[in-house]
Amino acid sequence: MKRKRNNRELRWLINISRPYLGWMMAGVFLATTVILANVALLSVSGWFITAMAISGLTGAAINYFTPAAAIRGLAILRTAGRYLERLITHEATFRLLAGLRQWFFEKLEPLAPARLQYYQGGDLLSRIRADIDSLENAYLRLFTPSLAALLASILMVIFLLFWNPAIALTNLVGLLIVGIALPWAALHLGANSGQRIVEARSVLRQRVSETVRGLAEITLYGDSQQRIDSIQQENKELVAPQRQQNRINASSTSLNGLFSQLTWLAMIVIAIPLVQSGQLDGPELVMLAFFGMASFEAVTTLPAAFLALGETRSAARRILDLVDAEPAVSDPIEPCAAPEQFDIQFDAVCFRYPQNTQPALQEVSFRLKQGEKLAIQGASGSGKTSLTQLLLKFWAADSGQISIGEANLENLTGDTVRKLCSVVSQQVHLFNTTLAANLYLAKPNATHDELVEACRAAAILDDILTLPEGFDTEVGEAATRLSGGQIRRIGIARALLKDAPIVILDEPTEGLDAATEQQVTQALARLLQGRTAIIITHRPQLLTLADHRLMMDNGRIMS
Ligand SMILES: Nc1ncnc2c1ncn2[C@@H]1O[C@H](COP(=O)(O)OP(=O)(O)OP(=O)(O)O)[C@@H](O)[C@H]1O
Repeated sequence: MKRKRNNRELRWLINISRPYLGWMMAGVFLATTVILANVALLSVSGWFITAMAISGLTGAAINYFTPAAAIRGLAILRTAGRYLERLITHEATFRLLAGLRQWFFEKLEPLAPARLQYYQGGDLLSRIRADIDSLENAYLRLFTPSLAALLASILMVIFLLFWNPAIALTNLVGLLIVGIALPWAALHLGANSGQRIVEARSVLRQRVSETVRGLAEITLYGDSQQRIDSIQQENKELVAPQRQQNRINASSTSLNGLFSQLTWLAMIVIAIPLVQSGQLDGPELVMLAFFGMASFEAVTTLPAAFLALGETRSAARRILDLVDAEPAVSDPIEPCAAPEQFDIQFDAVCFRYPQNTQPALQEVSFRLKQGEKLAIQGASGSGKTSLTQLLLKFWAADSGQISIGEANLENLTGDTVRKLCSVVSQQVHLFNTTLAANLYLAKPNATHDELVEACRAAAILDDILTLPEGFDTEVGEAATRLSGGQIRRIGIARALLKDAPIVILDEPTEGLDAATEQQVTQALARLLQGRTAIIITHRPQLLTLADHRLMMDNGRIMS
C-alpha cells in the first residue's frame, strides 16, 4: 500500500514534467557532455604531463600541439557546457514550477471555501510555496543528474573495456556502489526524517504566521512567553530530523569519498602489472588513473539527492492529498442555463457539516418572490449563515430542495449561481492593489463612469476622491485612512457594479456607530432596489429594508 502511494507520487512527478521533456533531455545531454568533457580533460592532461616528463628525460620527440589543443578545447567545452546545462535545467524547472503553481490554484478553487476550512492559512501557504519549491530537487538534483550519470557511466565503462576489462569492471563496481548502493541506502535511511522535516516545517510556519497575525492579542493577554516556548519546541521538532539527515549526508559523503578513492586505487593496482608486461605505457597508466578519479563526478551528487527524495516525496504527497480532496459540491454533468426569474425557494432543506453531530439546518422551508427582501434573525449559531452558504452552493443540502426561479440548484453550476448573487458582509476583503482594481474585481470590463456611478450610489465617491491618488490609491496606504464604514461602502459599490439580481447581506452594519450605520444602510437601500434579497441582521435600521422576517432557532424556522 505504502509502495503504491510512493509510486503514485513519483508517477505524478514524472507526468507533470511531460510538457518540459524536451528541455529536460537537452539538460541531460549537456550534463552528460560536461561529465565526459571533464573526464577527458583530466585523462588527457594526466597523459600529456607524463608523456612530456618522459620525453624530457629520454629526449624523445613528442607532438604536443594536438594534446594541448585538445586540453583547451575540452576545458572550454566543460565550462560552456556546464553554463548551458545550468541555464537549461533551471529554465525547465522554473517553468515547470510556475505551471505547477497555476495548476495548484486551479485545483484549489473548487475546494474553496468548504474543503479548505480544514487547512490553516499557514499550512496552505506552506503547500503552495515550500512544498512546490521542494519539488525543484526532483528535477534539478535527481532526474537530470541520474539520467546523465547513467549515460556517462555506460560510455565510460565501454571506453575502459577497450583498454582492459578488469579495469573497466573495477570502475563499474565503484560507480555502482556510489551511484546506486549509497543513494539507495540514503533514500531508505532518510525517508522518515524527510517526511518529518516537511511536516515540522509546515507546523512551524503555521505557528509563526498565526502568532504574527495575533500579535495584538498575545501582547494584550501577556501570552508571549508561552508562544515563544511553543515556537521553540516546534523548532526543535524541525531541527531533530534535519540533524538526522545531516548525519546521513555526512556518512554518505565520507563513504562516497572512500569508495571512489578505493576504486581509483584498485584501478592503479590492476594497471601497474600491465605496464610491467608492456600492455600499457607510463602515460597511459596515469591517464587511466585520472580517468578513474574523474569518472566519479558522474555519480557523486546522487546520494545526497536521493537522501532529499524523502522530503520531495512528502511534499508531493501533501500537494496530492489536497488536490485529490473531493469538492464539497460537485457541478452537474449537464448543467441548466441560468434562470431568468429570481424567486428563491427552500423546501424542507436539511444540512449538517461533515464533522458535526448536530444539524445546522432542519426542515427549512420558505419562499421569497423576485424583488422581495427577507430578513432572517436568530441567535448566534442558529443557522442563518449556513442557509446563505447553501444558497451560494458552497455546500450542498443533505435533503430537501433549493431553487432559484424555475431552476433547481442541483442543476446549476456553482459559477452560475454565484454570478447571480452579490454578498455584502461585515468583512469586506480588500486586496493589496489599487482601489480601482479592487472595484473592477466585481466587473472587469466596467467603464470608469460605471465605477464612479457605483461609488456614488454607495456613498463612497467623495471619500475616494479626497484620497491623494483617488481611485489609484494603493489599498495599503488607503487602509490606514479608510474607516470600517467606508470599507463596507466599498463592498457595497462592488456589489452595485456586479449588478447581480440576488443580494445577500450578512450583518453588513454590525459594529458601526449610529451615524455610519445610517450612511451604510442608505447605500444598502440603493443596492437592494429591484433585487431579491436575504438580509441577516438584528439591527432595527436594516430591518426596515425588509418586506418579510423569519426567526431561526437551532437550525429551524420558528416564525
Ligand atoms: N464551516 C463550518 N464548519 C462546521 N460547522 C459550522 C461551520 N459553520 C457553522 N457551523 C456550525 O453550524 C451551526 C450554524 O452556524 P451558522 O454560522 O450558520 O449560524 P449563524 O446563525 O449564522 O451564527 P452567527 O450569527 O454567529 O454567525 C453552528 O452550530 C456552527 O457551529
